Order: sequence, then C-alpha cells, then structure tokens
Amino acid sequence: MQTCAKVIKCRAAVAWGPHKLSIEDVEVAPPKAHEVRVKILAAGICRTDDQVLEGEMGGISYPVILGHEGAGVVESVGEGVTNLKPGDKVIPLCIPQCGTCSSCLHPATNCCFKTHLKEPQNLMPDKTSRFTCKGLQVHHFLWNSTFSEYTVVPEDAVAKIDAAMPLDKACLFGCGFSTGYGAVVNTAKVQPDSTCAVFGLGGVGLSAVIGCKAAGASRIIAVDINQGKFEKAKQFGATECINPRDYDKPIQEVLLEMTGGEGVAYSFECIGNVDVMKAALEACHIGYGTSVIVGEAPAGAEISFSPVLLFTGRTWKGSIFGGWKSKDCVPRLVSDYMAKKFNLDGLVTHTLPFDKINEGFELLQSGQSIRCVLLF
Ligand SMILES: NC(=O)c1ccc[n+]([C@@H]2O[C@H](COP(=O)([O-])OP(=O)(O)OC[C@H]3O[C@@H](n4cnc5c(N)ncnc54)[C@H](O)[C@@H]3O)[C@@H](O)[C@H]2O)c1
Ligand SMILES: [Zn+2]
Ligand SMILES: [Zn+2]
Repeated sequence: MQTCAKVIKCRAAVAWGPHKLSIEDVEVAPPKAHEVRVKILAAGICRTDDQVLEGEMGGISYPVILGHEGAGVVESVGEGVTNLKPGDKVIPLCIPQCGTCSSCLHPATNCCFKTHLKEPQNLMPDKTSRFTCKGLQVHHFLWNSTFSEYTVVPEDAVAKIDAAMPLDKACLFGCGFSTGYGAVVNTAKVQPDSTCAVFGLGGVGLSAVIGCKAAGASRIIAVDINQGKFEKAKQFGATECINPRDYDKPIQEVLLEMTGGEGVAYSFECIGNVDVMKAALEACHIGYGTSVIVGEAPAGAEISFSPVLLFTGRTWKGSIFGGWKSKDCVPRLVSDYMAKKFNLDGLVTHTLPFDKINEGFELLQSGQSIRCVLLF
C-alpha cells in the first residue's frame, strides 16, 4: 500500500505525564522537507526514557512519545531528501549531525548545535509536531520518538545501516551500546594494559566494559550495588566485580586499596549519581587518571569537590553518545558488529511485544533487565 504523503494511523506509547504511559491510537503526519518517516520495528528501553517517566528530567513537554533507541525502515521521505529511500534500514539518532555547525566541523566533538543541548527537540525543526492523539498535539522526544509504530525524524538525525543487520540488535546502536563503548574508545581513549573502573552495570556501563576489553585494558573493575549484574559483566570482560554495599568504607577508598594505593587510570560513571561521579574522580590515579561522566544526573543536580583533585593532574570529562559523530559513525559501528569486531548480543536480556512496554519499564526499574527490546 502506498502510504507516502498520507497521514498514518498507528499505535504509539504516549506519556501523558510522569508515571502515565499508555498505548494509544495516534496519527502520524507525512514527513515535511528534509524529514523522513520511519516504520519502527525494534526499540530498546534506556534509563533516560525512565528518567523522563520518573519526572527527573527537565524541559519535557507532555504529552510526549518517548524512546530514542530504535531501528526500522524508511517508509517515506520528504522533499529534498536525497540520501535515503523507502525500504532503507535505519537507526534514528538522538544526537543529530547537521554537518555544518561549528561542533560538526570540529573534529573533537559530536555536540551538534541541533541537539537538545542548544534548543529543545520536542518539536520538529519547524516547531510543529507530526503526532496527534485524540485531537491533541503530541510532542517528539529527542527528534526520535521510537515508542511508536511510525515516527518522523529530520534527515540529520537518521543513519542508514547495512541491510543485513538484524534490527533487534541494531536498536542498541541508537543509544546504550554506542554511548558506553564510545566513552571508552573515543572520550577516554583507554590504552592497552591499563586499569579501568566502571560504575553502574546497566546497558551503558556494560557497553563501557565491552569497550575496555576491546581497548586491551588489563584490569576492568566493575562496580554495582546489584550483584545480579556481575555474571554478565564478567562475560563481557570485567576482571573483578565489587559491590559498594559489601564494604564499610567509601568505594573510592576500596579502589585505591585494590590498586596499591595508586588509583585507576580510567573510571566511568554510568549511573547518573553525583556522589558516584565524585567517587569515580577520587578513585583516579594522581597525575594522569581520567574520569568520564556518562550517567545523566537529575535536573538541577550539582557537585562540589576539592580542586586539588584536578590541580594534581587528574582529568574530568563528560561523554554524550560516546563522542560519536552520529550519522558518520553509527553505520561504521554496525559494520564492525557485522564483521564480529565485538559482540553485544548479551546486552539484550528480554524481548517483549511493543504493547507490553510498561512491563519493559518494570524490568528495568527492578534491576532485572539490561536491555529489554520491544518488537513491533
Ligand atoms: N551520556 C549519554 O549520552 C547517555 C546515553 C544513555 C544513557 N545515559 C545515562 O547513563 C546512565 C545509565 O543508563 P543505563 O540505561 O545503563 O541505566 P541502568 O539503570 O540500566 O543501569 C544503571 C546501573 O547502576 C547501578 N547503580 C545504581 N546506583 C548505584 C550506585 N550508587 N553504585 C553503583 N551502582 C549503582 C544500578 O544497579 C544499575 O545496574 C543513566 O543515567 C542514563 O540516563 C547517558
Ligand atoms: Zn539512552
Ligand atoms: Zn551540527
């Protein structure tokens, strides 16, 4: 059936406010110029989606269709889109790459000026929505809104991938895997034979463990308060797993002791907890230790810390979407997966039909799932 240029009626998970997520019938307008309408076939649930549902993230306009870790096929394209056509396998990108802003032109960053860091991505670039439900305008999320059978994304926020890539794994390149893996190989540039600590062993933290292993780290110390995550961490390459609750002293002191009083060369905070961010910095080696903030702290959170930590040569960095220039790099990452350069399949612990999305969020909240992938 030719759906191009017509409104599509389909199902989407609409968040009406914090803790209010329901499957609804929605209308999805055709793509305008430089936009693409995508039929979503698989979508992972990331903690960031949960943080919105918990009301922890600022700048959200309700109702909204969440989801930013999806994969699907192009259904139709708007005027002026030349590099994509119906049927192409694609991944929507939560960090776009416009290719022309000062960040896109600079080799050291992927923080494109078209991201929510500069202005909200809750509407399309022309400040209108392509979604309606019960006569109401529904907002977009990060220009992705992958919890919908169909979504519309700007062409700068979509990557074409290998036609042979299975979509139930491809979706993880849309956020969790690319974020954790890239924080290690791009942002920290972990060196062979180094000692690393990864705090938080969800989809993002375990992807950081995969990155540390790929980078040749000799010690990978995995830290989580849920020891149910340890078996997976070891499968992905962690050499030691520790639970802060098993010690009567701060975790940074435990890590210093484990490294002969010296500290780790690299640490990664993959939780979104400001106290752990500070502990991760304090656990770093004087003079050359690097700590990377990957977790997203709740809106308004702040950290106070002793400047001596940096004065004495430690480096504190942050990493968004693993530092990847998204449109260029996501297709290459997918090709590397197809070439078996790394394996992320174990990150998907659950699959559920799309209409069981609330069950998927419960699995994440209770610490049972790493990634639950919804199949459409
Ligand atoms: N930087 C980015 O671009 C980016 C992208 C995606 C997600 N994120 C953020 O990364 C974080 C992790 O995402 P995820 O999907 O892996 O989440 P997740 O909830 O699956 O994993 C978090 C893990 O941290 C553990 N944890 C919680 N408190 C802890 C503590 N005090 N000490 C040790 N471990 C603790 C939990 O048990 C869990 O295993 C979130 O804050 C998310 O918003 C950032
Ligand atoms: Zn995410
Ligand atoms: Zn840009």
